[in-house]
Amino acid sequence: LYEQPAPKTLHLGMFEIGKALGKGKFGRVYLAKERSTGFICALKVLHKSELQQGGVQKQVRREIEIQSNLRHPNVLRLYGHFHDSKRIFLVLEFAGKGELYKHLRKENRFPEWKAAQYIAQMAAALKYLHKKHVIHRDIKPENILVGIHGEIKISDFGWSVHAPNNRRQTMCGTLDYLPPEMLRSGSQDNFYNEKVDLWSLGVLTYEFLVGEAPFEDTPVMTQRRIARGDMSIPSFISPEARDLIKRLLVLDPEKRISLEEVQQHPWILKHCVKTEKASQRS
Ligand SMILES: CC(=O)N[C@H]1CCN(c2c(Cl)cnc3[nH]c(-c4cn(C)nc4C)nc23)C1
Repeated sequence: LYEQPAPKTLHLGMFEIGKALGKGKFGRVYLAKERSTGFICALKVLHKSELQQGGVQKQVRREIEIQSNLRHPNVLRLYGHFHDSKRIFLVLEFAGKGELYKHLRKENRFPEWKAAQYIAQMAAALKYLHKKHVIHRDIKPENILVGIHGEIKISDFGWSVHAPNNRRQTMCGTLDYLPPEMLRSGSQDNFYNEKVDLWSLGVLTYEFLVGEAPFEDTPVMTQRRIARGDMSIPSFISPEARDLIKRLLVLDPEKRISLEEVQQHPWILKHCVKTEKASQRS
């Protein structure tokens, strides 16, 4: 009996633009309110001219196509997009507690219970992405946001692709999170798969607990240390956390622990499963 609400065509006039939240490589992000509903969101503004210069139009199209179809509590929602003559606008979920890397830099490093909860949420999000054959390929603190309830949300799908993939791209930004198989240049058959995100999850776990990335060095040395898996884990890291890091930072992609095994790992279970009493109470 009730008319389905017509899918509204989005346009800039629908939004009241608030403060600038920050800037990505190719655009700025503003707090915004949709006038008719009062809905708060983050409006990412990309300038077509800059995208052309950067040769990243394809990447943005892919980011929109991939992120629009994702629905998971630990993946930042892309509600819609629209454009005018000069700009492309992405209507994104607003993450109330901002960028995770700022919290990490401020706290220097996270206590093991907090790092374990974050890694458990990352594993759940990656499991969801991989089930849809999406590889993120750019997991790092800078691409993770924190929601109002402290939950984390993977954002910035600009580098994500559908698996398997041997797309060649010019990397920019940090090398710290690159897995060894993406460093090996040359033959076209260097296909890589979802396992690249598991390597990055290992680097992320290390950085959450230690406060710096495991292979951090000069660009040349970083690549060499990644290719050799040359890293050391400080003694203040618990044996369980050490075990998980070593099972993720494995040179051979096929020998890396699976996401299911990450979720069942003693270090995760120790910090993430409510005790029997607590669950009876809640
Ligand atoms: C690459 C990129 O877009 N990075 C950031 C900029 C802000 N942006 C946000 C996006 Cl895309 C979504 N939600 C956000 N919330 C915040 C934020 C909240 N506080 C309290 N402080 C900030 C900052 N920022 C965002 C993503």
